[in-house]
Amino acid sequence: MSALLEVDDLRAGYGRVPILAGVNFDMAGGEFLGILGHNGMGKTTLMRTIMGALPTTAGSVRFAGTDVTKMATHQRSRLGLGLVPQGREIFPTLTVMENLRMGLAAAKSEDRAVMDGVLEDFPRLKRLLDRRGGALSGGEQQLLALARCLCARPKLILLDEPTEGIQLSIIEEMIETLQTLRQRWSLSMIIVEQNLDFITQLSDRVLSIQKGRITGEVDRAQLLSGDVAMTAA
Ligand SMILES: Nc1ncnc2c1ncn2[C@@H]1O[C@H](COP(=O)(O)OP(=O)(O)OP(=O)(O)O)[C@@H](O)[C@H]1O
Repeated sequence: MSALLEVDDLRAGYGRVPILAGVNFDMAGGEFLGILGHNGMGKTTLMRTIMGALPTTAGSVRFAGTDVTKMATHQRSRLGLGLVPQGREIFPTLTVMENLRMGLAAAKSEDRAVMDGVLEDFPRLKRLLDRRGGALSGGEQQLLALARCLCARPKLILLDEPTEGIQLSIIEEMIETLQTLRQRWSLSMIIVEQNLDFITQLSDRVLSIQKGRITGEVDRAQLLSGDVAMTAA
């Protein structure tokens, strides 16, 4: 099977400070790939560079057979890349419904059926449609950010530290939601995390990142056996 995403010697940074120091990995369509790393190792920088929010200084990103390295974020979105950013970035003064409409607008679609289809998998949000985003709990905001991203019908979602600051009960619900979405939407996902337990429950394979480089990889069998000494240690 040809790769859905091919990241080749990717380099990026802030001003003159290099952060990504040549990142290489591929992922297949339908795969859930974990990326594990401590604070400041370059996880968010990698997600933003793949999405085009940060310019690439060297190397390339191919998505679904197209070289997207020089494409703007909205062009990558249209090809099927979606980012759920760290910190969620929902609109606090807009209602849940209005936040979801923003997801539709990003996809240049007014299709209410798309939103209704997404809400089928988010019963908790369905009960909160008129509540302002800022009045949701952290976990509810995270579900909203994920649902908003889905309104643009992505093929690959980049999920940046979804469990950060979220209580355990919602983390469990999020795992169930992501597993359901995987089956119903034939999605692929990159899950960036520091939470090994969360990543283990969802990923087919986990890469570790340190100082802007991929430094190791474990597969699902190793994850389940607890043999993950190479990870974010
Ligand atoms: N806007 C920015 N300007 C300058 N340096 C930045 C900026 N954003 C991040 N950095 C630096 O880049 C490095 C990598 O940060 P990044 O956010 O990618 O790490 P991370 O692995 O996602 O960490 P965390 O888990 O804390 O979010 C860090 O040293 C950070 O201080």
